[in-house]
Amino acid sequence: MANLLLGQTLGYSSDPFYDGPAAAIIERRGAVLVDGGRIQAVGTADDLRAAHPQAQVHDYGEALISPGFIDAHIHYPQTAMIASWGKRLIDWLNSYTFPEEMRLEDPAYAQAVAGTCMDLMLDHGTTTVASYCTVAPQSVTALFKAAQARGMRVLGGKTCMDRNAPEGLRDTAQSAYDQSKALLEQWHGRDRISYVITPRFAPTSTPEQLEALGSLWAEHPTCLMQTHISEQHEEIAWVKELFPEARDYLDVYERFGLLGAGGLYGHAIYLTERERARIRETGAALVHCPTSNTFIGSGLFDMAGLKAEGQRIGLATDIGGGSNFSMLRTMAAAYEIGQLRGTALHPSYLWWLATAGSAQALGLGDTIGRLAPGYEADLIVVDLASTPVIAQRHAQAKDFWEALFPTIMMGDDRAIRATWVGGNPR
Ligand SMILES: Nc1nc2[nH]cnc2c(=O)[nH]1
Ligand SMILES: [Zn+2]
Repeated sequence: MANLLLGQTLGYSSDPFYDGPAAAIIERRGAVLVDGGRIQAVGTADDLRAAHPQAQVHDYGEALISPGFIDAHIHYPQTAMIASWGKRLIDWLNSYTFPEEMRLEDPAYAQAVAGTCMDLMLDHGTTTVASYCTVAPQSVTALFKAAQARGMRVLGGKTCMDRNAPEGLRDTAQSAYDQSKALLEQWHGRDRISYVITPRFAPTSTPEQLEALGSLWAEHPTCLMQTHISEQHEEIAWVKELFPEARDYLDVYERFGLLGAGGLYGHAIYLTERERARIRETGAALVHCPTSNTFIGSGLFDMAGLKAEGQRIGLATDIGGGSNFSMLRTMAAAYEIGQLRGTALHPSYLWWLATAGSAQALGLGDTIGRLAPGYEADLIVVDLASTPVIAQRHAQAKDFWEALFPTIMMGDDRAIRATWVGGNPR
């Protein structure tokens, strides 16, 4: 049966960074018709009610109906060690991250963490994630099963590491290739699942492993490839030591066939001009992880400059380096980093990044992240007056963006009134 969701609707016709805030389509009394897991129609409440009198009506009043948030970079295995104190990247990985990731060797624990993480994501209005798993193949199975049980679109892959990680968290060039390939063949394209080839980052892979994964990607070009780049100065110096022949960090990936349009490069704070030009030329995507970048002390991503030169950019929490599951908190952090770099990012840019922008970065720009007929019906209903402080600020708003911005700056899971996943209410 068709469902008709009524409320205020926010969608986009194009990228507001390029076409201005007017790229947003706002309907004060809007409607979204959902049937068969997809959006069938978007319009005004009056029009769609008249055209579809049989549909079951869900009237959300003044609340905002939006595509669900899309988190383009998380580490679901780090759910239980979020908010670990006092370290920078390399020490943080060794002290907190690797010991916790080791625990997911146990399939029952992996299944429990994956379930907890996916439930937390949905609580926060995030309907799709691109996640790293651990080196253990069973951690990938756990993620895909957890997403499948909840009807979620998900992307993920086995994290490959064959050096500079503890015994028990290392594979080899050959086993990384073999296990990734087996998982990919089993899961890629099944239900709403996409496999992502996942070398963790240059320091934890030998040249042989990077080469093996580059070959695997060439053999399976419909898969994305995700990794990290240029997050902290110490990390960049270490990459230079480990790969002295490479021109720069990006060149390490390029040499081994790990640069291309389906590449997702997390953090990307300290890119050189050459790297930026090469990423732009190849059509690869960058993923901004603002709460992680402040929490681990990494630095200030150049959103305005990178968008101005035409880069494709998604937004992400980077759980558990990131300090919150909420894409609202993540938008707020992106805004604050923009301010520290001298550019106030318009609320329309921030919302776009968390929905259509992340979808585009994940190569899913024609599937999820937009309110348009044919798109998968992953929707959220957002209360724009979810706490007393937000409500009193919202009451003063003179236009739509002023009404939305307090929720971006101060909202969290309390603002998520309803979540629809694949056309079904949660
Ligand atoms: N933030 C973050 N950066 C990384 N670089 C390599 N691995 C990681 C990780 O797990 N988190
Ligand atoms: Zn990460």
